[in-house]
Amino acid sequence: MDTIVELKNVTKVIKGRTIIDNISFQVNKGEVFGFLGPNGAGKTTTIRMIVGLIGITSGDITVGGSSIKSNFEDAVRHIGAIVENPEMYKFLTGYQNLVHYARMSKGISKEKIAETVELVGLTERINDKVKTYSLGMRQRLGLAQCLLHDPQVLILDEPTNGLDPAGIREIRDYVRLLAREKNLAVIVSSHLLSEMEMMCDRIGIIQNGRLIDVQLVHELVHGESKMTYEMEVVPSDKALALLGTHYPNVRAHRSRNGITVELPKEEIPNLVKIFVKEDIQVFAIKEVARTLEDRFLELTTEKGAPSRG
Ligand SMILES: Nc1ncnc2c1ncn2[C@@H]1O[C@H](COP(=O)(O)OP(=O)(O)OP(=O)(O)O)[C@@H](O)[C@H]1O
Repeated sequence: MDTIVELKNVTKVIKGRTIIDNISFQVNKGEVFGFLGPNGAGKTTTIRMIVGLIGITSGDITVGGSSIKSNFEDAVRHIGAIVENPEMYKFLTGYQNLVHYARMSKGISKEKIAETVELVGLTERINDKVKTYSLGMRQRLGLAQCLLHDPQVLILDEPTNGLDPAGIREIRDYVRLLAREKNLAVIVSSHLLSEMEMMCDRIGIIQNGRLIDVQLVHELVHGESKMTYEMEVVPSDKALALLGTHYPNVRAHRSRNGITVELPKEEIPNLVKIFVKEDIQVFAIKEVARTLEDRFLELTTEKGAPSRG
């Protein structure tokens, strides 16, 4: 795996309060890494440290092997970021905005601008004034702007905020395309679970300034090899008690028609045998699809740090 961004024991204290508490993770080339957490969890603060907008209290962040602390210029050279709303001149065209931006960072050719515009799908509208653009198009122009200097890492803080479903889908598709075709590492933050599930390869969950889990989206949704089953059984309280005896570490609760239990699939026949032997009637067993939201709620209630208020 080709690591491009690495956070090592990063802590941020602001006015005596620990906002970010000893966070470590890595992001690889070609992957979309989602930074997921509720409002106030510390996503923006972490991103601001990665792009060098604020300092790190302790720990370090490297980008392309260069420390943001001791080798700032080398580190940020690799980064393209939209942290606050991208600066745009509304009365200029998209193209004029890009030319203006290109002048500030040397060595960007007209060909490079055209190629980037094409990449974000704005070729047809690039000569229109930005004030006529939809929010989604402005976001894509912002993307083009931060891609002009060929970064290896793209960082987008809540990129779909305020977009309608079509705009969200557009940004999602472009983010995936950039990771796949340009081998970019993309870090996106969001508090929207469903969006992260569709956009990312891996997700880090942050709560109260602590990173409580980093997992592949697939694993996060399915959680190891366990599945959730709804079992229509009578009587359900006896079934639940038996489960507790035979599988003390298994998560189970009573549901509308019986019980809901989280077990590896291969344990189901054994469980049915136990139930039948104890005169419990088994009417149906149904596999329940788990969403990232289910998993997120489990994780944040299992391991979450108490709120610091
Ligand atoms: N400069 C600052 N001074 C004091 N507190 C701060 C400062 N910056 C951030 N915080 C606090 O740190 C915590 C994390 O904020 P941050 O903006 O990083 O969260 P977030 O996960 O990005 O949330 P949101 O989704 O609302 O943007 C919040 O409680 C916030 O009030």
